[in-house]
Amino acid sequence: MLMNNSFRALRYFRRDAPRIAVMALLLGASIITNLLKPWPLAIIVDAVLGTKPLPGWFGAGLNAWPKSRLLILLSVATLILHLSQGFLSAATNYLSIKVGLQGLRRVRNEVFGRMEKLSMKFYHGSKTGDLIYRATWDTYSFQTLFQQGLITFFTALLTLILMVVVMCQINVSLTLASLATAPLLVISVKYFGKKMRERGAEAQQADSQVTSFIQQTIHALPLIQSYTSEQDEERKFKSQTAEAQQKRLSQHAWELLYWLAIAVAFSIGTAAIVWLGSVQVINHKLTVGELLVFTAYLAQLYEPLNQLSHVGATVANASAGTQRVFEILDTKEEIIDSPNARAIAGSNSTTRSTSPDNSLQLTGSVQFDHVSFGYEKDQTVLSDINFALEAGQSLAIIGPSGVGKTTLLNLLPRFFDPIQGAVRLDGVDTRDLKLADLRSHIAVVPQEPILLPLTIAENIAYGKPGASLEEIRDAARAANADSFIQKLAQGYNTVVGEGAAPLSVGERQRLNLARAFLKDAQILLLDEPTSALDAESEASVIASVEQLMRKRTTLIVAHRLSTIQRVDKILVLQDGKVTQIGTPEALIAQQGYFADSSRAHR
Ligand SMILES: Nc1ncnc2c1ncn2[C@@H]1O[C@H](COP(=O)(O)OP(=O)(O)OP(=O)(O)O)[C@@H](O)[C@H]1O
Repeated sequence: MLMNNSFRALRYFRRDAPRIAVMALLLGASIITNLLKPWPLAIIVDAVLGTKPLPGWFGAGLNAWPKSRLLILLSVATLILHLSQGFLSAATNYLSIKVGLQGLRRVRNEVFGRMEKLSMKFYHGSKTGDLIYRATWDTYSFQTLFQQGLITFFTALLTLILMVVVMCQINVSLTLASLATAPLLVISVKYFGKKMRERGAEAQQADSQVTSFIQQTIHALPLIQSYTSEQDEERKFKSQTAEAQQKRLSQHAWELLYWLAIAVAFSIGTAAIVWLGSVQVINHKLTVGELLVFTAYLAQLYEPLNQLSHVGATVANASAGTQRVFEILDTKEEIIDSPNARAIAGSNSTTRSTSPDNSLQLTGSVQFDHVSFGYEKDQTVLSDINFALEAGQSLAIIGPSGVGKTTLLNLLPRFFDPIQGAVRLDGVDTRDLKLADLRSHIAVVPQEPILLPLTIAENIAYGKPGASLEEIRDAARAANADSFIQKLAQGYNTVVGEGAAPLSVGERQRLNLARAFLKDAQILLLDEPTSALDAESEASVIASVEQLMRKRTTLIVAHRLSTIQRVDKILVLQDGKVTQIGTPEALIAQQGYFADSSRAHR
């Protein structure tokens, strides 16, 4: 599983293969220059300051050079090696970060695209905070896997191998002595690394609780202030920050112990090499310059060893993150086009379609044919719903709170599909129509008004991009919104949303209505569209709604009977079933929910 996830995650970097190849070349060059770095000093010590001949590969001619000239040459070599290693390492890091970020961008885009397509059912079962975390933070594991997993692993491995090869060339026994402390290092990295990770996870959890607490408090501030419970909340918050502090401190303490353990292993190693190496120098088995190279390598040997011991844990952690992202990417889209889905004439897809002959000329009649539905397997919300509406007719759905009125509306644009039965448009099962076409012929005014962080004009024109300002204003006038929009300093250019223009629920509701008016779809779904409006605004909006309803098939959920005086039919939903259906006049004459609630409202 771990490896599968890792390999699958690395596929997001395949498109950068040419850049990765360049990076590999630069990386190789960087490692080699790094290995060469201590050599000029070693030669200076042995052949310039000391009396040893220059190494054979220098050529006989250079042995005749005055020492001062050799010193300049070797100093320049030191400069070039240090500079080129610095530049090569910077270039490699830049490329590695760039490719890492490209992968991160790709996976984030894919996650967003998938999240947009998943059904409302999925979101009901998932916590929004968790999904946001997965889309923004867990996606970083892809970058981690590439940079700290793949690249670090190969860099460390290659550095280690080359270093050991060069060290063996100089002195095998001293090389073995240098590596003797490696197990100590690996054990301490494993032990302390585990502790660090555990404490790190606890600290992260505590921090995320602090964040949630702040978020919840801001949300519940009106409640907290009205009950004057600020002190209580502050006390709870202080205990949470204290816990977060304690957890972070514990993580840092383990981190310090970890570095201490590495320092101990390094000190033992260095002391052993200084002693053993010096003995070898005294016995003429090693030159002073070579001993210097050894100690320089030893200081660097721990870095790749350290990285290699970490790589497993890094990959495991990142792989857990990618797993959480793949869970979103692998969630099956429940609502999709059937293979032979029919287009609807006049939709965007039909204009693009090559064979529009099969397309449906929608008039707008709606049939619910023995429809049953539940969000969970063993729970039925709607049971055997049966009714038909002719094109242009209007239907009001009434019933107690939580009975399933919104659910019934949501079946038409296929936010969900029925478990049994079928929802039909002009006699065609909605599952056999192209989803985009179906939705483009339906305008929805949801119960909770939804506005995006765009201007008011853009919000109204969301269903009809490119609409003229005059069209937008007409729609706003019909929704009784024009007058309040005009009063805003920026008018139709006012940006709404968090931190922007504060709008009342009633004003938001009117903007949602204006959006539906402008979309001018054949089927109109209104879910308590005027619940937050005062009597005067409601009367004027209802007049517009009624005008709009005249030409369109409309399903309207309403609590207030004033909203539904002029509908063609009323459907009463009780316990998930249709208990009454008929004209308002017929229902008022019958005993039942409608007559009872009409009396109660009078
Ligand atoms: N996405 C969902 N996932 C799971 N259950 C849901 C979902 N949406 C609604 N429900 C449940 O289905 C039932 C019907 O809800 P629905 O919103 O359709 O009722 P309603 O009649 O419109 O209520 P109200 O009049 O209060 O708006 C309720 O018990 C609700 O908790």
